Amino acid sequence: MQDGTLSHAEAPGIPALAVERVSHSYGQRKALDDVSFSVPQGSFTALLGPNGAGKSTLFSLVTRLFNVRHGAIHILGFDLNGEPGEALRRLGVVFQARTLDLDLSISQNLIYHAALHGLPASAARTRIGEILATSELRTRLKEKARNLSGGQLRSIEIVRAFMHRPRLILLDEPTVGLDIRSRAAILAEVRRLVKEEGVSVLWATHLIDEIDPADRVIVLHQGTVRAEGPVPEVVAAERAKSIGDAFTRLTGLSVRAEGLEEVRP
Ligand SMILES: Nc1ncnc2c1ncn2[C@@H]1O[C@H](COP(=O)(O)OP(=O)(O)OP(=O)(O)O)[C@@H](O)[C@H]1O
Repeated sequence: MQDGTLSHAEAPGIPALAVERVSHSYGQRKALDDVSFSVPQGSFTALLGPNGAGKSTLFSLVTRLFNVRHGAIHILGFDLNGEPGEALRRLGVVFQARTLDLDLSISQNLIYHAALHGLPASAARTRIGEILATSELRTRLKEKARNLSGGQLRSIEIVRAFMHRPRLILLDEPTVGLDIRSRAAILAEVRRLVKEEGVSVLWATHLIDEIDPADRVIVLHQGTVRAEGPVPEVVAAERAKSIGDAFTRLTGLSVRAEGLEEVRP
């Protein structure tokens, strides 16, 4: 809220994201089957699942690309179907596909996006300075986006998602296609922003090494939630040695450096 007080819906006990008994099918193919989980406020929650688990479908529902027809989704207590404006105002998204306009400058990309959320250009410039305070990218704002590397483009997309001070940010496999150094840099940047801004993050990934023991994790496989909770609790519940081991026990999939794979007989 403008005056800094919390509305009832944003009281600390209300989850940043609550997904309740959501199902979604493409024709005969069921992509999500009775999926429920929550993302507590201020948490970094990893949505872990192999290709085809249903992560992108879930993101399409939370961003209202698709209508929620079965079940309900609440963002900070606001029902996505009942109060979509209030819910989406509190949401920032980094999609899997690149979405910057390469022919615009970096600052134009950010300022135009902020304008869509009602932020004037001057306020947007201040906000960019805040988010990029310690990044070398702040010296390159006038350059065309096409001059940036893949990792830098992703960083700017993350800045863009934070511009309007959302309370929940969804990132759909944001490090796909990046080298190890860029991956680590992006992850560290998002973790810093979670800490500094108290924002909640749902980070979809198929890479076990992106998960920290202090995170929460949701294991999604074949459209169903197999486990949810703080990493140590999920590991202990499976009597596993690590989150990778727990994942294998929960899904029958093996874990490799490049991602998660079906165990071949
Ligand atoms: N437009 C579509 N039409 C038909 N089936 C689809 C469509 N999009 C996704 N699916 C199917 O729905 C299931 C879930 O796919 P989804 O893309 O949500 O998974 P994902 O976990 O995001 O995987 P990936 O990382 O590969 O995108 C898969 O079986 C997929 O083949």
